[in-house]
Amino acid sequence: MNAVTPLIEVEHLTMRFGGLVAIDDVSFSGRPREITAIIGPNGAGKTTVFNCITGFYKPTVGRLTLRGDRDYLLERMLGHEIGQRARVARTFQNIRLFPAMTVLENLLVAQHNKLMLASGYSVFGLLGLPVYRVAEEAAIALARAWLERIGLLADADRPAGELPYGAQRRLEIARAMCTEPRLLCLDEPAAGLNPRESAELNQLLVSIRDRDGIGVLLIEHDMSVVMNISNHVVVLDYGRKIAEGPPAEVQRDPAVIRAYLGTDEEAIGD
Ligand SMILES: Nc1ncnc2c1ncn2[C@@H]1O[C@H](COP(=O)(O)OP(=O)(O)OP(=O)(O)O)[C@@H](O)[C@H]1O
Repeated sequence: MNAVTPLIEVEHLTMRFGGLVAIDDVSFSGRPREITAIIGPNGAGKTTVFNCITGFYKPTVGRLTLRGDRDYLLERMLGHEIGQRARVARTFQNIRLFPAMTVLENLLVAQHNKLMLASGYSVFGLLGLPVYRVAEEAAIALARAWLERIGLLADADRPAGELPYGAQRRLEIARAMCTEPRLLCLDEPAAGLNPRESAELNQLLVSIRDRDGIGVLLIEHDMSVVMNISNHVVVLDYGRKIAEGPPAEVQRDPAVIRAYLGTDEEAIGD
């Protein structure tokens, strides 16, 4: 890697659960406007890395620096501060939309903090003052712009739970983007998608990188996604980093091939 300042820097991250070392002295960085994939066999520690970055777990050891308007030391911050101040957004392996709310409402809930601020924590909102109405209109405009981008504008008023699975996955990513993050962390966004949906996901992630200029950290088992769209790949195995580099290089790395052998060698093919 050359001298571009990283967006997220993970240094000597270690996470222990009792006697189990889930992450063992892992360091890597993700650059701005790039997609950095974290791959590895089941149980390698990928989700644990995300849980440390987003404040779900407090690392046993290590420094996690997010560079924005200033440096945010994530390991010292609470989960809600990491979302609101450092502006790190994430999605989860399992879909976590509000299924009974409409598609549009799901994107408005994501902007709750911004709206609460504009509402003066309800006073301006209750009085219907312009400052709140302007913020509300901007939130709706942002939500509608995202629905258009993910091809769901016509479904704005449908309950989110009625959408096909692939559309729900895209809506989750749009919801995370409505928080206007600096770093977007996606945990297996392609899980359960058919090849057409997976190709649509690739397009969406590339546009988030290239058009919105957002840095993405991506955990993914689907190698067609990883190899096609990532700029940099970090490989974990049993909590350790065993390789990192451009996708084509990592794919040929003997240590990576060994880690995947016994599961399915094809898993790292293209
Ligand atoms: N809260 C926890 N308590 C105890 N052990 C945990 C906890 N969270 C994760 N682990 C363990 O840490 C290890 C790494 O798990 P992790 O979920 O990070 O792997 P992963 O690479 O994301 O796996 P997968 O691809 O299956 O999602 C596993 O052995 C897991 O059982």
